[in-house]
Amino acid sequence: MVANDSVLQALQAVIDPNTGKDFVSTKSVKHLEVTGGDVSFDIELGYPAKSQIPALRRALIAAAKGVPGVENVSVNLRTVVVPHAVQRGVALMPGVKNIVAVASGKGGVGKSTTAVNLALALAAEGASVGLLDADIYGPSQPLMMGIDARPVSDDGKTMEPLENYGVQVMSIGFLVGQDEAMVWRGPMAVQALEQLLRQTNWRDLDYLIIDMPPGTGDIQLTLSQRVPMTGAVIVTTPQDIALLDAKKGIKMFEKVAVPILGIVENMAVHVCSNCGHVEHIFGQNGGKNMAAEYQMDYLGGLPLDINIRLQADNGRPTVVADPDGDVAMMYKDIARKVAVAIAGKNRDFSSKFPTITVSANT
Ligand SMILES: Nc1ncnc2c1ncn2[C@@H]1O[C@H](COP(=O)(O)OP(=O)(O)OP(=O)(O)O)[C@@H](O)[C@H]1O
Repeated sequence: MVANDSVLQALQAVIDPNTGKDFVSTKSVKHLEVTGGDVSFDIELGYPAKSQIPALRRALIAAAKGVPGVENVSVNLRTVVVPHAVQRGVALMPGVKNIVAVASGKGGVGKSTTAVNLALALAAEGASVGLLDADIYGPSQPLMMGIDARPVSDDGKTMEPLENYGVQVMSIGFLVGQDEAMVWRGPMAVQALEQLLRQTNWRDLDYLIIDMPPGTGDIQLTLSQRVPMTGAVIVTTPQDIALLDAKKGIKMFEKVAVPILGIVENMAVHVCSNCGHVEHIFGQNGGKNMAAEYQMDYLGGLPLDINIRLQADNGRPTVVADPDGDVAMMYKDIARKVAVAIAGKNRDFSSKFPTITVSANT
């Protein structure tokens, strides 16, 4: 007779490489059933991990089979992404569980390229993902996502997102000419971006990635206050670190109590396309040091690589153009860290509380 406890004890030896903890102590083991020599259980992950599931399943089965008396093991691993807490006083949006802002202290650091590859990497791992291009100064997502169309509205009030590579997309660039959006002043830009966000019929998203306008001005600050954000990812380049721009971005999110999920260092090293020689043009470890200084996670560094630009410009960003290549793996690794960081945050319980209505007793 095999005891449930013996199985659980054996499973504790399997460490989730993403969280560094075992599945039993994170309460990810569900529905454990032991009947004679047959063991079955589910593992519920809080983040998408399609590519890792076969290896995890093998490790869990091997661990359970190590218990004397166990003959057959059936494991079902699945991902359940839940909504997590956002800024106090800001309500979640229907159909969107977690919003992640991708921001930068200044323009041109590769924020949009990082945002699109992160969105595609999360989708590749099995999540339901949306991408909102809020970059009024250079909406590049239509080009990078290979979408040349206008959104349709069935009811005259809301718009359907466009879709490619399994990601739902809305961009300011679908609706207005670039020179038109560029000249918008603060309040007008915020209103337009909020409408773009809230009047899109996002369909059941685990994650909505927002490609923020670059910089830390009024528009960015107001959006970070009003949009229900689970967290922010800051994209920097080594020069950006030197100029303190990235630090301004960090301060902005701190001011509005949006947690920073980590820092991505872009164009950190140059890889020679002829000889493969790796060169740290702007010095080594800038991003890592900054992350340590601010007690934040360093999510990863991307090289300055001509293919990243060419693939994005051709409407097939690296994660779809070369999904098993080194660079795609770097984006996937960063995306996984982002999702795991989100899974570790407090859940949103706002919908669980009853609404209290105060009425006058006359
Ligand atoms: N790691 C990289 N290697 C090579 N080129 C890159 C890399 N990251 C981004 N680029 C290229 O650099 C340019 C700027 O990138 P991107 O548009 O993503 O920056 P951004 O920070 O979003 O800029 P903006 O502030 O204008 O929106 C683009 O042409 C892009 O293809």
